[in-house]
Amino acid sequence: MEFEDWFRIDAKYAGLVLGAVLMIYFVLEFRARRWNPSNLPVLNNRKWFELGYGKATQRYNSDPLGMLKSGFQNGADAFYLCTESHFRLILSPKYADVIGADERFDLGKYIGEDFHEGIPGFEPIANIALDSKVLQLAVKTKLARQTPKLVAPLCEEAGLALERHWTDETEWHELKLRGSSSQIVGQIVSRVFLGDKELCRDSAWLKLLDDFLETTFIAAHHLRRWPVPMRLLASRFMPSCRKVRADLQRVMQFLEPLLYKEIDPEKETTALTWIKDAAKGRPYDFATLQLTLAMASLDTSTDLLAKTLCDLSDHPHLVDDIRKEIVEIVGAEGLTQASIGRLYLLDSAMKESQRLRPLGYSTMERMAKEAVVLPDGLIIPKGTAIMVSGCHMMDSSVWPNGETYDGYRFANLRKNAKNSLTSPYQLTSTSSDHMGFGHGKQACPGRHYAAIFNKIALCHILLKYDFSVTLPEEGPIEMRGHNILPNAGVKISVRRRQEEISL
Ligand code: HEM
Repeated sequence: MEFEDWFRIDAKYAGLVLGAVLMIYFVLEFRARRWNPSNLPVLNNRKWFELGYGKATQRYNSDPLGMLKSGFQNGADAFYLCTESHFRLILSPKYADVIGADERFDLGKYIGEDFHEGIPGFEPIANIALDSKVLQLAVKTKLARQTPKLVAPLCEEAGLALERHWTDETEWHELKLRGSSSQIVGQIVSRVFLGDKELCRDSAWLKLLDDFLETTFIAAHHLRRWPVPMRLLASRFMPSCRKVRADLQRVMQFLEPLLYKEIDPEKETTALTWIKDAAKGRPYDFATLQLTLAMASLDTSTDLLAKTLCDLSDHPHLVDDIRKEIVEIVGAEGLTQASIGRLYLLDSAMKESQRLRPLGYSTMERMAKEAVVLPDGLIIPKGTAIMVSGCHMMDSSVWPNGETYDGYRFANLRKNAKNSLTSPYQLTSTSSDHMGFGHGKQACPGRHYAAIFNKIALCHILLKYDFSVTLPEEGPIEMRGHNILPNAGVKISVRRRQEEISL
């Protein structure tokens, strides 16, 4: 072949190759513009030699806080980040109010996607994604109205749970803080939701409930490693997903009889009644909805209780002051919703623990149900999963000396507020500066109830026990993705003390 022929062939192939490269470029550019129309930075993308996103997920899981913080360096307010749940649009807290007020961003749809809606075994969590919002309605309207009536059963059950798990032993004895808090909370939560005194004290039920929640979170975490189209198939074989399905069946066996139990609505109230009322004739699956309630309440409340105790243990002077507050207020008025509402210092200590160690480094998870253009022009395409960063809650950018625990912080701020009952410094208030219960229209609807039952448990603990927490080498927390969990290795030593007033 002559030299010119080589050149001609090369030119022909070069043309083809160039055409193909241009086509690929335009296809990629089109796709990128579709999901990233505002041309935002993309962090922790997979590297060119990485197949899939496994390594990117590992990098995220090893330092979620560092990654979130690095995204906001150089003044960015929004960026895409590959997290353990693939790409999420991370927004700065400056967007918290606007996102919170806009129902085109839906929490249920986000949770549905993140917790594998449609895959057998995950029905209890996926219930949050139901279009009827039956669960949210039941909590917001029915449970909220019943709360004053629930104080007495909650108080009785908290006393019994502590007697059983922490005992009346006056010598110091050691327990695992997270495990033991979860048992206590599980018993209290079950008493009110199930309305069944026997079942809520049944060790087999409490263990199963705890196991089921843990297995669900672990299985969901494992399943996220698979591409979405393969998850249904993978879930059939993965041991953790099989365990979720098996545990769910056992849970159903416990719950089934409650469906047929006669109750007197004048005397008793249970989740079944609230769900029935909220459903207004629409079909619902009581047993899995009951579990959804337990899931929304149990880990979150265990988390708050354990983290509050951990911080209180380091501040004995604060413990003395809260005890005095309880003795003075509850001693005079008895334990009621109103007197609990006046325990400002206890409220403040809990809010401060939640500020420094909330459920996760990001919050306000939402799925865009349609394309939205925010007031500053940021375009959020339909189907985008977003999260608002909560890192600013824990540092001094918002709260003076914000890295340090100050249990008196919110009580002092509340004293200076015009109206202490509507002040943003209460545990249950949400704002873009403190999103421990999320923020906006879809902020946790169970937070008022959660605050009451956690305070009831803490009143019992503070009056009846001396306690001291021992931390493992790794410190008070452990991470699961971007979720901040109380470290399972934290120990608490307790001994019974003589309470000043009886509850
Ligand atoms: C200390 C305990 C609790 C904490 C820290 C907590 C925290 C949260 C957070 C951060 C959210 C997301 C809010 C947002 O993104 O704006 C949420 C949602 C939710 N929580 Fe809670 N929660 C707690 C207890 C409870 C309890 C006791 C219930 C039920 C009785 C409950 C029911 C729900 C429900 C149904 C949602 C979904 C709301 C929706 O889809 O609109 N939570 N919670």
